[in-house]
Amino acid sequence: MIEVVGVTKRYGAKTAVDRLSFAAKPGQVTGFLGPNGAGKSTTMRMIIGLDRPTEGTVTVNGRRYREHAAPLREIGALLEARSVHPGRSARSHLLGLARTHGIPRARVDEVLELAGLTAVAGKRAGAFSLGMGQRLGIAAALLGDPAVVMLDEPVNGLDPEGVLWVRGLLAGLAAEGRTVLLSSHLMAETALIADHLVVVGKGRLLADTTVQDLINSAGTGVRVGSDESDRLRGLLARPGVSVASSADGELDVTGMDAREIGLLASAHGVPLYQLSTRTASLEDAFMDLTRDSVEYGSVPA
Ligand SMILES: Nc1ncnc2c1ncn2[C@@H]1O[C@H](COP(=O)(O)OP(=O)(O)OP(=O)(O)O)[C@@H](O)[C@H]1O
Repeated sequence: MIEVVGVTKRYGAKTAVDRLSFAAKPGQVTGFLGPNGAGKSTTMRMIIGLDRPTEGTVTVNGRRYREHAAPLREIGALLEARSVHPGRSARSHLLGLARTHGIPRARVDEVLELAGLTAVAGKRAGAFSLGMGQRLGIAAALLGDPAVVMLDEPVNGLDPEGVLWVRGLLAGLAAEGRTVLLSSHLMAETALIADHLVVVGKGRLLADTTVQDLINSAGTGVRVGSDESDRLRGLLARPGVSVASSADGELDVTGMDAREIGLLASAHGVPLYQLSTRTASLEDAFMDLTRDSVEYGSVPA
């Protein structure tokens, strides 16, 4: 279990994390989402004691990171900037880590196998592709057989087979009852892996929810096209129904489903050329949620 309680992190005048609270629970994959600069990496650094909160507390399995006697056995982490000596082989890198924690040699071979790196275990890590480097980072995170696994952008640089491998691996870790936290700025990708979502923007909590609830909260609507849209608009003017015009003159209706609208139009002889239910995609839901907290948004054309 990871618990972040009332955490603020300031760097001089910059507030990177702002009164943030959430928990990542055992048996679940929790997706930690937010646009660039939202404070995800800062929060993850505080979870593993690389940074101290200005205010608030962060605990892993009930204790601060530095209070654990063998932290690698409590939480395994892959952070983006993790460095591996380029001249060392994957195996010697992992053996070095294992030695500092009294982890048996056999476990190094196990995680090499798990990460699909056995065949290249003797190669210099400096010659690794980005994807192989990610696999090595994940292998290192799993070395101590930790109850909590935290990965910053784990699918970054992985090919489709690698992405599937990460998905399966994380689902398996959660099914074993472990706590899994992964960060991303890709909502759709995260929704395929995560059970629960924590969304942040400008350091603040924007949502702490399940994937399904987030889609539902973004709402669904019906797009209706008619050459007699003014008449249709009049017919739709009733309590609980809202009608907006789309850029190309069609109507976006909420509060009535497609069938009800079709029957109403038909009963009044209003011809329709389009009637379609629009389910907000996850990316739409994410954009809606984070619109006001994107630091470096692109200017619309
Ligand atoms: N050491 C630091 N000194 C000053 N500002 C910092 C420092 N570390 C992070 N920040 C600022 O804090 C904010 C949050 O950064 P952070 O890297 O945690 O965001 P992020 O959500 O991980 O973003 P990304 O998705 O781009 O990795 C940013 O505005 C960043 O510039």
